[in-house]
Amino acid sequence: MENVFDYEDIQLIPAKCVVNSRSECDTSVELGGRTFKLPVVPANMQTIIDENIALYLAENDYFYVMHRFQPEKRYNFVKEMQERGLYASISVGVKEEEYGFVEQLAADQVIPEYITIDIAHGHSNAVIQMIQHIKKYLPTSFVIAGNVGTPEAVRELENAGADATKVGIGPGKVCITKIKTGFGTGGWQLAALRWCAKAASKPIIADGGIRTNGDIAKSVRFGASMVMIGSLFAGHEESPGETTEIDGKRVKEYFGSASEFQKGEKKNVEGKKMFVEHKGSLKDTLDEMQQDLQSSISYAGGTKLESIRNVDYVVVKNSIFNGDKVY
Ligand SMILES: NC(=O)C1=CN([C@@H]2O[C@H](COP(=O)(O)OP(=O)(O)OC[C@H]3O[C@@H](n4cnc5c(N)ncnc54)[C@H](OP(=O)(O)O)[C@@H]3O)[C@@H](O)[C@H]2O)C=CC1
Ligand SMILES: Nc1nc2c(ncn2[C@@H]2O[C@H](COP(=O)(O)O)[C@@H](O)[C@H]2O)c(=O)[nH]1
Repeated sequence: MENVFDYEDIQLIPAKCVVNSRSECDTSVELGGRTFKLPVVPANMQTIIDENIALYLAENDYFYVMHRFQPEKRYNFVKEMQERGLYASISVGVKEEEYGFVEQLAADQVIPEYITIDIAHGHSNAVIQMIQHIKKYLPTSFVIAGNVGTPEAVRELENAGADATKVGIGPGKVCITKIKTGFGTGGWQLAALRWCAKAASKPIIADGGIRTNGDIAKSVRFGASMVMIGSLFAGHEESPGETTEIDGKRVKEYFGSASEFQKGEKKNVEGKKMFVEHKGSLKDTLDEMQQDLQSSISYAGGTKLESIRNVDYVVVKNSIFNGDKVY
């Protein structure tokens, strides 16, 4: 792989502005036949999303993916979202019982609009078989499959029937896959996204490694239709994680889906737990993301998200922050 880089190594190059106000820039994106306000989705992790946040996001035209760590709640979750006239977006794994769950949804005609197959190493027969199973029983559900980190994987999952693929093995803030296994896209996630996007014929969701709002625009530039984010969404008033105080500061827990805290045992642990500063309301963060992305579109010289896809860029190896922090 030539040209390896990550988010912090890239700066996008401005083009002539065509708007009089950033508010004229449209950040909306289409995925699976619906239009969402932002190309951003909170990670399907237990300290990032719960039923209340899913409801808020769906009601306000944001994309969401409910996590799969309370499997017994998923059936009613789908029904309740749809009874409110909202779309349902859930996650599944690949273990035996998940096959039965998909069949039960089909038998009862409780059909989620979106299903994400959420496992660590998505380039596998297990995922291919699950894609085919969902497409057989729930052909109208939009299937997102992952996670992967190579063009071969994207092609294979698309060929198996996936409607979108999710790219990112190990770039996450609470991920320790890269350290424990030596594998992944950690440290070159943006280059991996570009590599995968070149092979993709369907939407790609960039997953993990987003540390600033500018990284959302960079993801779009390098081929993402949607960006999945954990750490920037952790620590909100509404976030499900436990709130505590460390050194007089209010903090909230954020743990990996493959951490000991999630699994309840120390087996195949590839995630850790951290505490993030309490951040206030989720709405404020979403509004700020939208404003920053509108600004990105204006710097791209357009009025729509797609204008970011064509901008030039430079590689400025490890230098853009110069020791600066956002706050
Ligand atoms: N994006 C990322 O970089 C990563 C994300 N995660 C997240 O952690 C959660 C748990 O993931 P996961 O452990 O896959 O889910 P599960 O614990 O549900 O495992 C899914 C199945 O895949 C098997 N499996 C898991 N990893 C591998 C592997 N490397 N090779 C072969 N088989 C494997 C498991 O068996 P067995 O356990 O017996 O091997 C199990 O049968 C998910 O939410 C996932 O997204 C985890 C790691 C990396
Ligand atoms: N290797 C692991 N990756 C994990 C784990 N739990 C979640 N994740 C991935 O991280 C992203 C979020 O990344 P962030 O940089 O925005 O915080 C999430 O969507 C998963 O793909 C884990 O335990 N191990």
